[in-house]
Amino acid sequence: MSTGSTPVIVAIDGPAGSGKSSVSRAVAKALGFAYLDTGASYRALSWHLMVRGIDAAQASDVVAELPNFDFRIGTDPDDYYVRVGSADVTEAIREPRVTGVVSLVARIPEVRRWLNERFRMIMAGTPFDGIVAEGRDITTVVAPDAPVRILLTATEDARMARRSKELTSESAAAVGEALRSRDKADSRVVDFMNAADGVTTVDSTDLDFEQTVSAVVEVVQTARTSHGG
Ligand SMILES: Nc1ncnc2c1ncn2[C@@H]1O[C@H](COP(=O)(O)OP(=O)(O)O)[C@@H](O)[C@H]1O
Ligand SMILES: Nc1ccn([C@@H]2O[C@H](COP(=O)(O)OP(=O)(O)O)[C@@H](O)[C@H]2O)c(=O)n1
Repeated sequence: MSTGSTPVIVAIDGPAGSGKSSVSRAVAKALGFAYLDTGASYRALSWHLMVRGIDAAQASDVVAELPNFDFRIGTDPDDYYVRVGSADVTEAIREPRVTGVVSLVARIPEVRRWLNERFRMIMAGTPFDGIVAEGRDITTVVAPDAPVRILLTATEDARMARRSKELTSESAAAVGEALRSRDKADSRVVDFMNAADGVTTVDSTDLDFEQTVSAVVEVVQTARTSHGG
């Protein structure tokens, strides 16, 4: 837990299936840091809009609904949850019907600004010594001044194979196609395929899960040593 100084921010971006969520959570555990899954917030908003019967393609309707969107996200890596109002949506937000509309919600600039403000508040207020925040624009927009910024990548084949291994009601082909089209839509909004200046790339294509976690922890430790942190 915190020593009272400013929390260390570890910013991680990358495409779908690169390992951001699972690796970031394990890295947070290893470092004794908090973990912020920003994608879960975009997913929770998409879920909320579905329940309210609001069309995610109608940007002005989505923006008008933001004041009614009451979400909470667990940032303790040992106690992860996502809630909207009193509903626990941790599992529901992973359903294909939510995944299918999340890019529509994420392309709305007011939504991004509204969520980014909350992400920054969560990061600044964490009771942990640091926080690993992952998404698509953490290294470039949400926390461009973070002392550690990482782009986690893997080839499209590796990412599709990993996602296909997860238990899902969809076929491997459908999972692959959904992932490809979501990355295409998302990359029109922010560039998460190329490392911005000062961002370290970790390519996990030929690394197993544990090796990827170690590689990211090493980047964090090297950066903290060189920053005197
Ligand atoms: N280096 C790796 N090698 C093999 N599988 C991995 C690796 N990194 C992550 N995974 C697995 O790949 C899947 C996708 O990872 P996830 O963390 O959900 O990615 P993202 O958050 O980037 O979409 C998960 O099942 C995860 O356990
Ligand atoms: N910082 C972020 C995080 C997610 N997102 C959006 O939220 C969606 C879900 O993100 P996610 O991280 O849960 O997706 P996965 O890669 O884990 O499948 C993405 O497809 C983007 O549309 C975003 O626009 N910016």
